[in-house]
Amino acid sequence: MIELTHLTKRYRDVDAVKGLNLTVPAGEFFGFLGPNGAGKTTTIKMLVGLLKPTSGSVLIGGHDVSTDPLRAKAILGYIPDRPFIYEKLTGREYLMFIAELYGIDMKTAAERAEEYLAFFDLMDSEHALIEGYSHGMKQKLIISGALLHDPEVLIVDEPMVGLDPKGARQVKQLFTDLCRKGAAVFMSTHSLGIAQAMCDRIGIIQKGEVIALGSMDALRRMAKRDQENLELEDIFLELTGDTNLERLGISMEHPAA
Ligand SMILES: Nc1ncnc2c1ncn2[C@@H]1O[C@H](COP(=O)(O)OP(=O)(O)OP(=O)(O)O)[C@@H](O)[C@H]1O
Repeated sequence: MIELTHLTKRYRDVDAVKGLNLTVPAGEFFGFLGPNGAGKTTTIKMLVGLLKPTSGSVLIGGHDVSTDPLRAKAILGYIPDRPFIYEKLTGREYLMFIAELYGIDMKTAAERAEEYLAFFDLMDSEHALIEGYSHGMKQKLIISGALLHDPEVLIVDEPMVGLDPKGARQVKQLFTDLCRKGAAVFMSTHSLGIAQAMCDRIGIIQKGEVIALGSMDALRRMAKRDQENLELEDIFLELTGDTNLERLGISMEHPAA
């Protein structure tokens, strides 16, 4: 469903991503972790077609993001870490606008917009301009917009930032439901607790290269410490060879219950 082949990005004198090979099948929840500057956002921007790879390719549902971008993007949902949103629209207008871009018929669009606005408790503000929304409210709207067309592939960069515990729980539920319906979810996060709780497989990237890939059990074996209770935090430290989580920009906060 998502297929990266020898994916490489070089910025002038920085090799940000070095020959990444990775496949995320339909129905898998994949977690992408790594220290600050490891190459996560660069990878994600290439996945969604915002950045041209120096070499290598990205296939989304079999469609090459570089050569067949419209087909690839039609089945893709993307939630960026620093979202852009049209502040002069109302919440409902924004969702209807996004629905139109994806070619969803207006009746279905109105029903889905209503479902998401109600799910996220945004009905009281649906006719207010987005510029008056809080950060968390904007985040919920962006997530709703990314899910409106029922994407087959969801790419998410740090989704829980700015959400309160209830919002974070709702978002986790939406992502998990989408995955159960058969979508491939690719999520970058600094929260090891969230990755451990939600992801079927985890990839750890460091200096542009994947240094570990697999289920929690597989990662425990790679860290050569296959105690059942070994947490992702221990594995991450063992594999990245660093001992200071703060320096790595990693949080072990546990996902909101
Ligand atoms: N536009 C750019 N021009 C030059 N170098 C860049 C650019 N964007 C990123 N880089 C470099 O590429 C490398 C990977 O950066 P990237 O933002 O992909 O890392 P990241 O894993 O997302 O980091 P973080 O967790 O801090 O967000 C870093 O060395 C960064 O300095």
